[in-house]
Amino acid sequence: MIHLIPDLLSAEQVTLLRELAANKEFVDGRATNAQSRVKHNQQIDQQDKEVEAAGDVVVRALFGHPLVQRTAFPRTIPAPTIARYVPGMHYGPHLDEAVLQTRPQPMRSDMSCSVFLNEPEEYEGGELEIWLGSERPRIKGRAGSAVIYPTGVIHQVLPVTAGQRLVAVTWMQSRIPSAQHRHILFHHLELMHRLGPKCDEGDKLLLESVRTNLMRLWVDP
Ligand SMILES: O=C(O)CCC(=O)C(=O)O
Ligand SMILES: [Fe+2]
Repeated sequence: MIHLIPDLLSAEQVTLLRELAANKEFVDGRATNAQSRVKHNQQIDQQDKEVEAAGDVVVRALFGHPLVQRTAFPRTIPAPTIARYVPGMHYGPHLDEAVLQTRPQPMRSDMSCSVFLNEPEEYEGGELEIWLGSERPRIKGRAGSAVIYPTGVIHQVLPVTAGQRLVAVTWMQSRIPSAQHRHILFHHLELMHRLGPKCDEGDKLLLESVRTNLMRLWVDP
């Protein structure tokens, strides 16, 4: 499932991240993917303390967002990489690593996340294209919105032909490792919300019992 989160960051938070990006030096994106033959973008050095603090804003927003909680069940979200694509840059079709070498311990990547830091009108091209069987939706979100999608799928960022594309990119390890299980829990919770007002106490207890016990079966706490 692909989820768009329209209101992840406030306008103030977007401004903070954009100002930071305007004042920091960007390096070749291959700094963290030396082997990649398809990564043609730039990113800010992640060791910088100010970048770390700004990244924390994104991480906290993701952990705190109800839609992220209901769809991704995040357990670990590392500091994002702030990436920039200027004309001519792109990130060709690829798969993200299964295991990310985060500290203090490595993490499994279950969901990928791109947070858009500028408006779609500010650049041409640069759509995030996600390959789902015969369909390849192209996503270009508003500033402050995010897209989360299963890490296991091939995806690419199409060439930027004008302007600049600025994003914060990160991953999530989920407390529910299976994408199918996450999907079922997401729909079950939606059902609970929809039926809630119409249910008597006995029905509510049964719905809760199903959710709690599916969690018990599937959770990796
Ligand atoms: O820029 C994006 O939206 C995604 C970049 C990407 O695919 C990656 O960093 O692995
Ligand atoms: Fe990627």
